[in-house]
Amino acid sequence: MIEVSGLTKRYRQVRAVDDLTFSVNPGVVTGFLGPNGAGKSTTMRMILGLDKPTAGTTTINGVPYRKLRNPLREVGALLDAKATHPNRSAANHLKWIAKSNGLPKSRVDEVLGLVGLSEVAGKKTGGFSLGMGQRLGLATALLGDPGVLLLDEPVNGLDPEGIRWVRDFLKALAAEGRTVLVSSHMLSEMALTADHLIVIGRGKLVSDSSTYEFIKQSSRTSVLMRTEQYKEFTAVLEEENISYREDIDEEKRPLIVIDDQTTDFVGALAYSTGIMVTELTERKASLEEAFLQMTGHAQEYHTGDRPGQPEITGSAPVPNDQMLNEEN
Ligand SMILES: Nc1ncnc2c1ncn2[C@@H]1O[C@H](COP(=O)(O)OP(=O)(O)OP(=O)(O)O)[C@@H](O)[C@H]1O
Repeated sequence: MIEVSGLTKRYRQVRAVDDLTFSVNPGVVTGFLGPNGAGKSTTMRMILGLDKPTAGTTTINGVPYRKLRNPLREVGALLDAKATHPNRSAANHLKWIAKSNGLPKSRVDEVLGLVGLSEVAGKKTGGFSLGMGQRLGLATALLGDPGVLLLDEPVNGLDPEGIRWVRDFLKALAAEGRTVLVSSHMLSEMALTADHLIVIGRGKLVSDSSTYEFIKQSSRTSVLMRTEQYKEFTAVLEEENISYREDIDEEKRPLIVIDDQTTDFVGALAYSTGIMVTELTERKASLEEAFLQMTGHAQEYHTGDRPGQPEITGSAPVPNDQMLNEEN
């Protein structure tokens, strides 16, 4: 089990992590989700004792990382899969880590088998593809057969087959009763992998719930309506205190968009007020849209702020204020 309490990390003006409190339980895959720059890596580094918190505490099985007697036997981590010596073979890389941590050499072949790298065990890691590098990173994390795993974006850059392999692998590890915390900036990926989601934006907790609950709460349904009696119907909506937005369709015809209502309701309202409806459609926000809505206020970067980082756009209004633990 991982416990994080009041965790804060400040870098000069930036509050990279801001008063985070959450627990990660064994037996399920827990997704650690947030846009780029949200503070996921910094949080993981603090859990692993690699960065010192400005405030707050983190423990693994009740003990701060630095006080664990056999850290590799308790916690496995994948932070940067490229952190290998390019001229060293996969097996030698693992043997070196096993030896320096007092782990049995026999475990090297076991973990290479677990991640499907037995056949390339003697090959230099410098020639490994991204997917092979990620597998080796997982093998390294599993060397001490730990009960707790922390993996930072393990599917980043992988092809669909590699992503599926990592997903199934993580689920199997959790099913063995391990605590698995895996970070990602993509809700669509986490929705398929994680049972539970801890969502952060700008260092703050946005949501801590089951994946099912998060998706249910954040998915927004809108009704799109077209009518020749546009002015009359918007007057009805205003009279009934129902908020709406104006939009246009592909043919540039005016549309009325009503959030969080059903077509049944809008259709009945139009009928009861004598409005002729020419189109009535329900639109569900995609998972990614929903996620961006929830963390939209919390996004850190725009194009140009940090070279090489993809832009996260979409700062639509936050649907559920209670879920966004933010000041702005
Ligand atoms: N060593 C550092 N010095 C100064 N600022 C830092 C440092 N490390 C992280 N930050 C800042 O802390 C914030 C959180 O960064 P972090 O890397 O933890 O986010 P992340 O969610 O892991 O994002 P990504 O997916 O892009 O890695 C960012 O504003 C980042 O610029």
